[in-house]
Amino acid sequence: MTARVIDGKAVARRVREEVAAGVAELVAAGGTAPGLATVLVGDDPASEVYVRNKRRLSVEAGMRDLHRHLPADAGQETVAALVDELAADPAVSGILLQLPLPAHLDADALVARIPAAKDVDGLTTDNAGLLAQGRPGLRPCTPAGVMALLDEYEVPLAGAEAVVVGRSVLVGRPMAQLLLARDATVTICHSRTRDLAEVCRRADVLVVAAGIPGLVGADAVKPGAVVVDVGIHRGEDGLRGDVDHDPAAEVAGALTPVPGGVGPMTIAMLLANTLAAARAQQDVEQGAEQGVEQEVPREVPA
Ligand SMILES: Nc1nc2c(c(=O)[nH]1)N[C@@H](CN(C=O)c1ccc(C(=O)N[C@@H](CCC(=O)O)C(=O)O)cc1)CN2
Repeated sequence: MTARVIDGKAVARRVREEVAAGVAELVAAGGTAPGLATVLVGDDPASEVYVRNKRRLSVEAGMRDLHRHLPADAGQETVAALVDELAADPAVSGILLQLPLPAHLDADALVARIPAAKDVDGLTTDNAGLLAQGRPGLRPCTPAGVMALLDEYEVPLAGAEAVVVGRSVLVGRPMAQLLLARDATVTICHSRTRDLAEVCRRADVLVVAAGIPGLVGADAVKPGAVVVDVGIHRGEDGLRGDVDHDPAAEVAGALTPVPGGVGPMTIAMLLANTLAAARAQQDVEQGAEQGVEQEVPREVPA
C-alpha cells in the first residue's frame, strides 16, 4: 500500500483564503482589520523563518502586522512590559509569543500575561482550561490544524482509536483533548511508554509530536491508519519529521508529508484564531467557516 498524501499546503491555502474573506467582511461591516502582534525574542533562525511567514501571510490576509522584536538578552521584565503594552493596546487583536524563548526567560510567566481574548496561540491557562472542559475558546494552532486536516480528508473520529505520541503543552496535550472532544478513544504516549510501537499499532489515527526524528517506523503503523507527522527537523538533506516517512507510507492509508503537511496549517490556524479574536473583541458574530470554534473569551483589558 502507498499512503494517500495529506496535502497540508493546499488545505492551509484554502483556510487562509477563507480568513482573508472574513477579514474583508469584517472591515466592510465597519469593523477594523485584525492586528497580529508577533513577538520574537532573539535570533533563532527557525523562529525567524516562522515569524516572517506569519507576518507575511497575515498581511496577505488583510491583517495589520504589529510585529515586535527584542534582542536575545532582553530580560524578563522587558519582555513582560512589552506583553503588557500589547495587551492594553486596542489595535492588537492577537498576541503571539514565538517559542522557544531564550533559556533565561520564564515562558510560562510571560504567556500568563497574555489576556485570554488575545491569546491566538491558545496557550494560556484560561484557554487550556476551556479546552479541557470541552468549552469554546481559542485553540492551539498546530493541533487545531491537525483537526482541520482530518476533517478535510473526512477521517472518521467518533469511536476511532487515536494515539498521540508526545505530551507537550503546545501540541500533545491539546491534540488529545481535541480528539477526545470528537469522541475518539485517545491514548497519549510519552518517553516512559512501554513498547511504543505496540501502542501505536492500535491506532486508526496516529499523531506523532515527539520531537525525535524518525521515531515512528513502519512497525508502529497499523495497516491503513491515518498518520499525522507533527515533527520538523532540519538535516543536511532537508526537512524530515518524527515519522520514518517512506517505510511508514507503505503501511499507512494516509500520511502527512514533511514539509507540506502540518506546518503550513499551524500558520493558517493562527490567522483563523486572530480573525476569531478580532471578531469577538469587536462584538461581531463569528462564522463557523474558518474552522474556529465559536465564542472566544471576550474580556479585553480596559
Ligand atoms: N508561539 C508558538 N511557537 C511555536 C509554535 C506555535 O504554534 N506557537 N509552533 C512551532 C513552530 N511553528 C510556528 O511557530 C511552525 C512550524 C512550522 C511551520 C511550517 O510552515 N513548516 C513548513 C516548513 C517551513 C520551513 O521551511 O522551515 C512545513 O512543514 O511545510 C510553520 C510554523 C514552534 N514554535
